[in-house]
Order: sequence, then C-alpha cells, then structure tokens
Amino acid sequence: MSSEKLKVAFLGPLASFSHQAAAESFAKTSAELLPHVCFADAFAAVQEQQADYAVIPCENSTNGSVVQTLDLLADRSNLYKDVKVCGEYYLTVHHCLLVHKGSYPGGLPSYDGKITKLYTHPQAWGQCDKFLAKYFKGVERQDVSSTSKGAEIVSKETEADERGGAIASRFAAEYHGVDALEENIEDRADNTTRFLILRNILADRTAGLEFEQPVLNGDAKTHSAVMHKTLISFSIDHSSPGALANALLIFKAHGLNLTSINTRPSLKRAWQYIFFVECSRTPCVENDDAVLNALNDLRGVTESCRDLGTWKDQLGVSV
Ligand SMILES: O=C(O)C(=O)C[C@]1(C(=O)O)C=C[C@@H](O)C=C1
Repeated sequence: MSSEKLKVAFLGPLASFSHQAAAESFAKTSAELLPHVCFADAFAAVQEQQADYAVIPCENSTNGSVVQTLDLLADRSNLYKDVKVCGEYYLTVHHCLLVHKGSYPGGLPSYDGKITKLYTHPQAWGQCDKFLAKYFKGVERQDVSSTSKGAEIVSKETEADERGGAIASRFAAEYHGVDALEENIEDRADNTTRFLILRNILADRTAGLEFEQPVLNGDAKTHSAVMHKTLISFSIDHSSPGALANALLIFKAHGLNLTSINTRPSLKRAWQYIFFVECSRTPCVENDDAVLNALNDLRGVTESCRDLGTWKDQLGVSV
C-alpha cells in the first residue's frame, strides 16, 4: 500500500457529527479528513477513488433510518457500483440549541421568544421533538446540509437578520463561535447514530485493511463474540405471491440471522420497493460461504440483488 495518508470523506462543513464520527473512527490512523457538501459527493469520492473511505450516517436510535443514505445505497442509476460497506461506528449524539454569540448571555431562562427560524440537518429535528415542542412551537424550520452548516449560518447573522437558532453539537458551537442556549436537548440521553464506513472494492490501497473500532483513551476492548453483519439490497416481482417470503427464507436457509429490513421506493413503479436486508452471523468454518451462497440463491428468486458489504459488528463489542 502506498505510504500516502488515508483519505476519509464525510459530510461537512467541519464540526458536523459526521466529522466527529470520522475523526473518532479513524483515530488510530493519521488519516486526512475531507469534508463534502452532501452524502452523494462523499459516495462519489469513494467511487472515483479520490477518497479511501467515507463515513456516512445510516440510522439513528431515536429517529430511525437516514433515507438519503438508503437512496444512495439503492444506487438506482448505478453510479456507485464499487462502493461497499466495510465497517460501522456508533456515535452518541448530544444536540445543543445554538444562537448568535452574545444574544442570550443568560441562556434559556433569558430567552424572549424572538427566534423566528431554526436550522439543522433533516435528521436532527426528530431527535429533539420534545424540546422543540416546548420552546419553539410554530417556529419555522429550515433544513440545511448539516448541523454544522446550521451553526455556521447562525454565526454569520447580522443585526438586520431575523434571529435564528441552530441544532448542532457543542463542538460545532465552539468551532463556529456561537453560544449554546441549551445543551443536551435530544429527547433521549442514549441518542446514538450509526455510521457506515464505505470503501471501493477495486481499491488496492484499502484491500488488506480491516476496519476496527479504535481503542480510545487506552481502554482495552475485547470482542465478546465477533459477529459479522452483511447488507444486501434486492427487488422482487410484486405481483408474485410469496416472492418476498421466498427471498427472506433464503437467509434462514443459510443460517443468516435477519436484524433489520428497510425499504425505499423503487422509482420504477409506484408502491414497489427496493428492500434492504441486514443480517448477521458468527463466522466459523461451516458458514464461511453463507453470504455467497445466499446471494446465489437470491438471484434465483429476485428481480435484482446486490451485495452491499460485510463488516464486523461493533455493537457486540464489550469493554
Ligand atoms: O448534520 C450532521 O452533523 C451530520 O453529520 C448528519 C447527521 C445525520 O444525518 O444523521 C449525523 C448525526 C446526527 O444524527 C444528525 C445529523
């Protein structure tokens, strides 16, 4: 492998949660972290081998799937044919309500109800429902490309502007020089986002590397039982009774434990879907070929199917 630093793409600007996840998940390496304005650009960077990896959110424990990511994985136009998942990373996500520096020195108790617009990434609204319903009912919400972008917008407000607020991290507040009106505004203290680590299967640079959760702060972590997860997408003939059941039975037949099913519109016909199935197995000699064999069988009962990668489960990791 070339000695050039690893390049890791993430959703910017700097100080987004994706930045934090990329920095933490590659903490053991001296990787160069590259901000991108949208998830699609990060996918493209991996496909074109301008980046070795991308760190992309796929699911949040409070608000569910990140549909933009599922749509990119669905890859209906075959733009990212060599991009596969090779790892995952779980990040605890604490949100703050950020305001222009100095506008409310007394914090939330001094808030006068004058904020007329809130900015954040679409995923974050649903993670802070209760706080927003209590303090910002009826206030206009504007989706922006990332939580960090929202913080940047608020930092650049002038006196003449409407007063805005952004939902983003403490890290984003410091980076963009804005104040936190209130911290930890997420509905649940265990609010966690799962990020997928993507690589290009044709890239030699990363072929021999295996993504591992970094050992942070010197904590020795042991794997209780290292499970492997696999993500497969497929479409079926919706008019054929039992087509979905037949596809799912194949996972069972090969000892693959289904852990989640997601769907996105096929965009070929209304009310027809692309299915995303995630499954897990504890690797052993007997099931070494389970995924390959399941894919072979799936090809016989689906209209199309795609292997989106296998990686080490990071949830089963115990301290
Ligand atoms: O906007 C950001 O900071 C991101 O990195 C994106 C993102 C997401 O899409 O889930 C990441 C983590 C949080 O769940 C909220 C937003």
